Amino acid sequence: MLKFSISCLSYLSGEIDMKVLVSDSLSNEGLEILKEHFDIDVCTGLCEDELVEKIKGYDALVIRSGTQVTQRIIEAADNLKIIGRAGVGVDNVDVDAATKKGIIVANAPEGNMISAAEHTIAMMMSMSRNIPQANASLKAREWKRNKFMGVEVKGKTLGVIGLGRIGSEVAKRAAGLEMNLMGYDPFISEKRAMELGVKLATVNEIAKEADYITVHTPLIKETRNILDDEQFALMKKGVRVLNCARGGIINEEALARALESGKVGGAAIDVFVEEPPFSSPLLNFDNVIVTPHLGASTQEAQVNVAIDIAKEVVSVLTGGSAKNAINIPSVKPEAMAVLAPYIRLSELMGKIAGQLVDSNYEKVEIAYNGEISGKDTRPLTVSALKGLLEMAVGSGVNYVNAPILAKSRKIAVVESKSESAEEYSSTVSIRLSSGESTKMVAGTVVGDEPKIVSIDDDKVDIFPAGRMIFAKHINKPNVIGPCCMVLGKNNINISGMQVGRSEVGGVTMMVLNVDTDVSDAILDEVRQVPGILNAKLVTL
Ligand SMILES: NC(=O)c1ccc[n+]([C@@H]2O[C@H](COP(=O)([O-])OP(=O)(O)OC[C@H]3O[C@@H](n4cnc5c(N)ncnc54)[C@H](O)[C@@H]3O)[C@@H](O)[C@H]2O)c1
Ligand SMILES: O=C(O)[C@H](O)COP(=O)(O)O
Repeated sequence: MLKFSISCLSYLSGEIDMKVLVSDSLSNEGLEILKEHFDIDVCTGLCEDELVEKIKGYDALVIRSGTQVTQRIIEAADNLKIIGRAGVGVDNVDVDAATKKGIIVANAPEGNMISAAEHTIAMMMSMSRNIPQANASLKAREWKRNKFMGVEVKGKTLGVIGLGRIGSEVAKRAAGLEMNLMGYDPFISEKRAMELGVKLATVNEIAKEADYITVHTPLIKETRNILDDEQFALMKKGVRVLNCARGGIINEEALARALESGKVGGAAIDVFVEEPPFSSPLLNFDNVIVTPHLGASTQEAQVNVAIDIAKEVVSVLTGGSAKNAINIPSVKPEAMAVLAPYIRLSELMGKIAGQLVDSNYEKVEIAYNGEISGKDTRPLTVSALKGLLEMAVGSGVNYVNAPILAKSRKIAVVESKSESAEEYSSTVSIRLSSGESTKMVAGTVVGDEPKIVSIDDDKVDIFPAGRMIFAKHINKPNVIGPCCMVLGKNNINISGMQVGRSEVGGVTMMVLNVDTDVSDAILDEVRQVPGILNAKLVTL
């Protein structure tokens, strides 16, 4: 692997005692934002071993596509909270390893999409008119006008694989060049395709019909080698292909074979399986034009992504949320006002359920009823799991790794939604179960405050906070008094009390807010009071 020269600069102007490592070049506009808050080290060209050493102690790592953030680097990070990618692709980050460690991976997906789309169009036009080759020839003092005969793009068919942010912008621009458009993207609707003037088709149909094919997907299992020998065999002779997305989406060896055979008439490639691609077979063909991963290399794009990612890092390190996290459900600011109290409620309910449950549980059912069921409840589910698992695993659980921890503990998580609600406009309930045994906690939001409204079958009315004793008891005289006496005698102040509703002689729940910790021995004394069926301390 090529080793770049290392360059390091430090800025110690941070007002918050946190450190950010920037390991690829980042525009000054982004650095300025980071410098206002944190100590910054900009250190580019580090190899894996050097980063494994360097990463210790940093709260954030900011990268572009140059840094490979491997499992080893993530494991060596002892304080890292966020990996911020100033750009789109995160295929250079071991996202699974980061998720397991509870590290947010966030990108800046919008700032460079126009530049990447414009680069694709520039590459298509350059390839069609042999501009790079003609430029090199004339500078070599040759005048060969016939050698560089080109083709028009007007009326030709462009196949766009991946119609997300960049693919759509490419399609819009190609429509302006009066090209016919075909596209494949399993996640876009017929309506959206129609808006873009794109005829939806399969990859193989595109291979058969298109004169130009451009790929704009992420590099994932499903898209690796999406254009391979099979697709090249179907293509028209002379087809031109482009990759300004990620190396590996088009199989480079298969493309080289198709160029060799004459099936492919030209290729325009900005990204490679290995970068720099000095041993790529593609560099040997005159009809392949290449750029060194320049899609996002414009002044505008670099300023945009640097500012976006710097703001994201500031938000996360100062206790806010990540707008573009890859490994945690993100909430749009406008939705946050409604969701925030429910996120708090879900986490508190998870903590309460996790402390009230008697045995290990195999299943967590989270039900959303009423108005809240119409919202994006993913952050609520994650919060409930975080609260729940903190009780079992400790403080290593966070919003990023809670779902993965539940999965690794073989806990099934089932969500359900219903628009119908009874007493409250919205309720959230968490039911933990293992075989026949279950524990259920339900809550709502009143004003902006989380409130617990039932525990199992008992209706309660609790604003959860601090330390609370949940005592199931028989509703009869001489139970509550002696219970309070036990706490008083042990110098434990009761700051609040709430007793559930039931007929005399029935079983109900009493919740006592207490100001200090309650030892197991004191709780045992409470449990000895005749009429008390069980008592548990919940600490929030
Ligand atoms: N060359 C550069 O410098 C440069 C700059 C920016 C982005 N990129 C790359 O461009 C690519 C696209 O970026 P974007 O911002 O448009 O991403 P995006 O997420 O907005 O769009 C990707 C699209 O691919 C689609 N997709 C997913 N799986 C697919 C499949 N199996 N088949 C077909 N389509 C599939 C998605 O539905 C989505 O619409 C990424 O690989 C990104 O890293 C490169
Ligand atoms: O995915 C991206 O955003 C592009 O590939 C840009 O990569 P770069 O930040 O290294 O230019």
